[in-house]
Amino acid sequence: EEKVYTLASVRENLIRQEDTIIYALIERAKFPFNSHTYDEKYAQIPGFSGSLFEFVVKNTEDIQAKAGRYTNPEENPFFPENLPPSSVPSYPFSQFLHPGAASININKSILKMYFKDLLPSLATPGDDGNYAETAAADLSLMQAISRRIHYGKFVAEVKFRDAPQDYEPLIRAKDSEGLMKLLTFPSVEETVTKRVEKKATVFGQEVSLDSENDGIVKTKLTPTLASALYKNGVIPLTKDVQVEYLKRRLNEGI
Ligand SMILES: C=C(O[C@@H]1C=C(C(=O)O)C=C[C@H]1O)C(=O)O
Repeated sequence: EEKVYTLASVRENLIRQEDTIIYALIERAKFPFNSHTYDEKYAQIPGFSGSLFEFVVKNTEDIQAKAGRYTNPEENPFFPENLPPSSVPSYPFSQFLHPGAASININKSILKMYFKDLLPSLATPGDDGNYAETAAADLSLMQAISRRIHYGKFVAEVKFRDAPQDYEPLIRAKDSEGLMKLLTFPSVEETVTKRVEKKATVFGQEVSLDSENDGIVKTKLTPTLASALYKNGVIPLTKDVQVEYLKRRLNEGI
């Protein structure tokens, strides 16, 4: 069935994606930092040069590519180089986006943000040997963040269709700053950030049937960590995707 995209529906979708990101944050926070996961010298995997993390990510993306994951315009691989084509029947995903959308993949910036800003504050120091699970938890979290950020393509298309007369002159003038200003809604961003912090508090609570523990709230995730991720990482990168998308919006073909 043909999906209908409106500003309200894409915002609903982003709200549901918050849940996925917060659960994935909680799952990664379950493990300590586990630095061997990221250490090329530690791994020594026969026939593979790279860390255990890269091994898990590249091989998982390989199998998910064969299973059709990247035929969905909402999905973008972290290592698109040398991925195999889908081996499964194709699904008629909606052709809502301009074809230029396919050339936008900012996962390299997301990887940088993940290792520089997020992981050091999310994972407690330590090593419990669960490197394969740690890498899998990293990938689930990175994929959830990436999907949310690249969803900016859909947000931008909706905004463009709602007001082409406002966007077209800025696109023609290649005015990135003007586009950024036009697509920005500070009050929405503030609501998103606050809701994310609240969700992190609620989803991260220890649940106990022991009435003695009532009122003592232990949390699995520092709520401000989730809101800071949104404020400093997720929201700015979603807006970068929107600007990149709009800059291509009037191109013929791709
Ligand atoms: C995604 C949107 O565009 C911008 C980015 C936002 C975000 O990433 O949460 C929120 C508001 C806007 O400034 C939107 O308008 O909903």
